[in-house]
Amino acid sequence: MQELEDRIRREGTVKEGNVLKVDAFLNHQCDVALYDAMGAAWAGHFAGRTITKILTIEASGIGMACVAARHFGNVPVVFAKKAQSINLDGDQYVTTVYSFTKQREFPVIVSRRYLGPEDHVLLIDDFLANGKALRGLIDICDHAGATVEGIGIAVEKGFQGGGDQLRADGYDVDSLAIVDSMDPKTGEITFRH
Ligand SMILES: O=P(O)(O)OC[C@H]1O[C@H](OP(=O)(O)OP(=O)(O)O)[C@H](O)[C@@H]1O
Ligand SMILES: O=c1[nH]c(=O)c2nc[nH]c2[nH]1
Repeated sequence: MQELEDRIRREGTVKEGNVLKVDAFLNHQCDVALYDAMGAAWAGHFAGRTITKILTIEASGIGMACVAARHFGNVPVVFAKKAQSINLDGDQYVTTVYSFTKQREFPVIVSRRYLGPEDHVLLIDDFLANGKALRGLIDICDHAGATVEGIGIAVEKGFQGGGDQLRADGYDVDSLAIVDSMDPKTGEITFRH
């Protein structure tokens, strides 16, 4: 998606440790017009698929998943929680995910009330790096007996391999920008096309 690549080039910064900082528009300050264009792009890619629910993971996926849902007939958006809370009651699907930016493991929790075998799920997230977050969401869908129809990602860091492993496993991964390389010294970013 040209618009997203342009924003990454203009406003993104490359940090040591394979970190691309795009928090000016994607995952801290949120450009909702860009989110809307991203939702339209995913809707184009997944046109013809039956999607009954969008599943994402807190925190950064939530905003873009909600805007994307407007392009999928306003299906409900469920976000996996990364901590137990008194607000979470009843039976839950639980798995564990290693967080790329927080560098520790988190429980990932979805109430059984909001995901079941009747669901056809689109997974949405802001970043795909090693694929840990998505593997956790897929694990939860498997436990629920739900069907994963596809995966919509804003920024995939292709050089970290998580996306290609998911594609090799048969998942339809639509990443709107795939970074093939990035250099923290020069700031140079190359995209896969
Ligand atoms: O493919 P992976 O290696 O799993 O990396 C991608 C995940 O990392 C980030 O989440 P993070 O836990 O860092 O926190 P955030 O959503 O709260 O920013 C991002 O939002 C993805 O969910
Ligand atoms: O802002 C972010 N930048 C990244 O490079 C990244 N990788 C996973 N999750 C990420 N979030």
